[in-house]
Amino acid sequence: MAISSLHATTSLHSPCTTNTSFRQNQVIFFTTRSNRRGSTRYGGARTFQVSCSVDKPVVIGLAADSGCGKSTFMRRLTSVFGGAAEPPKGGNPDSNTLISDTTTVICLDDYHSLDRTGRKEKGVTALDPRANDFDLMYEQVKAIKEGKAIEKPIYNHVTGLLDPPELIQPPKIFVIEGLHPMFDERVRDLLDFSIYLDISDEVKFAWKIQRDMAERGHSLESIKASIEARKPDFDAFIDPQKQYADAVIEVLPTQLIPDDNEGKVLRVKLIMKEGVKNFNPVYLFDEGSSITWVPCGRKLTCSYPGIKFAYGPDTYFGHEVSVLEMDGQFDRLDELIYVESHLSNLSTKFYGEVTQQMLKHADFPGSNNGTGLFQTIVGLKIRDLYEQIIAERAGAPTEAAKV
Ligand SMILES: Nc1ncnc2c1ncn2[C@@H]1O[C@H](COP(=O)(O)OP(=O)(O)OP(=O)(O)O)[C@@H](O)[C@H]1O
Ligand SMILES: O=C(CO)[C@H](O)[C@H](O)COP(=O)(O)O
Repeated sequence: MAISSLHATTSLHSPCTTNTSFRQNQVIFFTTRSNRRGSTRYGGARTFQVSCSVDKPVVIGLAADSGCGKSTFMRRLTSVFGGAAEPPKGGNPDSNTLISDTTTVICLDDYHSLDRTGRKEKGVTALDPRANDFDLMYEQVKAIKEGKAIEKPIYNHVTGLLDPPELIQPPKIFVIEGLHPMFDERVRDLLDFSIYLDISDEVKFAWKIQRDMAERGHSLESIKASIEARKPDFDAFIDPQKQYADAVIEVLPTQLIPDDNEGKVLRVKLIMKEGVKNFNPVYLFDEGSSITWVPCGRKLTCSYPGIKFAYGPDTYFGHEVSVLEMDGQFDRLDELIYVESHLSNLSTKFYGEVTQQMLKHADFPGSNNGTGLFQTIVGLKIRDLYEQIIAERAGAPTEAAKV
C-alpha cells in the first residue's frame, strides 16, 4: 500500500461523533510497521473514536531553514496565548510536536519520506521535495482543518529514522512549522496565515556557529560545509516560499556599523502583505507614510551604534506591502514601551503588552532587537486573526474585522 493512502485510511474521521476514549491532544503510538526501500514507516489501519473540538482549527504556516529561529518564534507565539507548550505527555520522547492549551505545533520534518540513510543512498537532502511526502502532508493538514484527528508520522532527529506515528487531535490553532509549509499549493491553500523567517546568509552563519560550535561541538569547517551543501536546495525549494507569505521577518546585518562582520547587531524588517483577510499591518506614526525615526534621546537609552526605525509602503514579489524596520538593539528592554507607544495596529489587549511579552522572555535569543520585537508583534497579530475568525464563525464580527 502506498504510504500516503496507508495514512489516509488511518486518519480518524470522527469530528464530533463519539464514544470518547481519548482526551483532546492525547498522543497514542501505533506499532504496526511497514517498510519500503530507503525509509521505514509505521502505521496501522485502525479505527478510533475520539473526542473533538467543535471549532475547526485555524491553520498557521511558519517557514524557515533549519536553525533560523522557528522554535524561538513558536515559544513567543504560544506565550501570547497564555500557556507553555510541551511535548506530548507520555508519548515518544523524541516527538517534534509541542502542545499547549490553545496551540499544537507540528514540525514538517515529520513528513520526510526518506530517513537519514535513505537520503544518503539516494543522494538527496532533506530540503529536496523527493525526500518529503507532500500528499500525506496535504491529507493530514486538511483532515485537521476539518476537525479530524490524524496519525502523524514522527521523524526522529536523534536516530535519523521514522518512528511510529503519534495521534494528533485538532487544536484551536494548528501551526505547521518547517522547511516546506508553503511549497505545495494544496497545503498553502489550507493556511489561514503564513510567515517566512528570512535570515540572510551572513546572519545564518553567525547563528549556526554560535549554536553548533558552542552547543553541539561541531567544527567551523563542518558548519561551513553543511551550509554550502544545503545552499542549492535552499535556493531552489525553500527560499521561493517567501513570495507566498503574509508576513516575512527579514534579518540582515546592521547598516549602522560600516563593514560590520560580527553579525551581533541586526537590521530586521517586518514585511506585511496588504489586503490579507483579518490582518491589518502595524504602522509607525502615520499609516501609509514613509518615515525614518531615531528614537535615541531623552526617552530611550542607546549606546553605540544606536537604534533606527523606518516604516513605509513598498512592493514585494509584486504585492503591496507595508515594511517596518528596526536596525540596532535596545540597551534597556523596559524602555521599549516608548517605542511601543508610537506603533499602531499592534492588536494588543492592553497598553504595554508588547513590552510585557518581551520582558517576560528577555532570555530568548533576539529579545534586545528587531527579531524578538517583530516575532512578538506577529504573535499578537495571529491571536487577533484567530479571534476574528472565531467571531466571524459565530456571526459576530469584531471591531477590528470591520476596519
Ligand atoms: N533572534 C535571534 N538572535 C540571535 N540568535 C538567534 C535568534 N534566533 C535564533 N538564534 C540562534 O539560532 C539557534 C536556533 O534557533 P531555533 O532553535 O529557534 O531555530 P530553529 O529554526 O527552530 O532550528 P532547528 O530547525 O534547527 O531546530 C539558537 O540556538 C540561537 O543560537
Ligand atoms: O533541515 C532540517 C530540518 O530541520 C534537517 O536537516 C532535516 O530534518 C534532517 O534532519 P537530520 O539532520 O536530523 O537528519
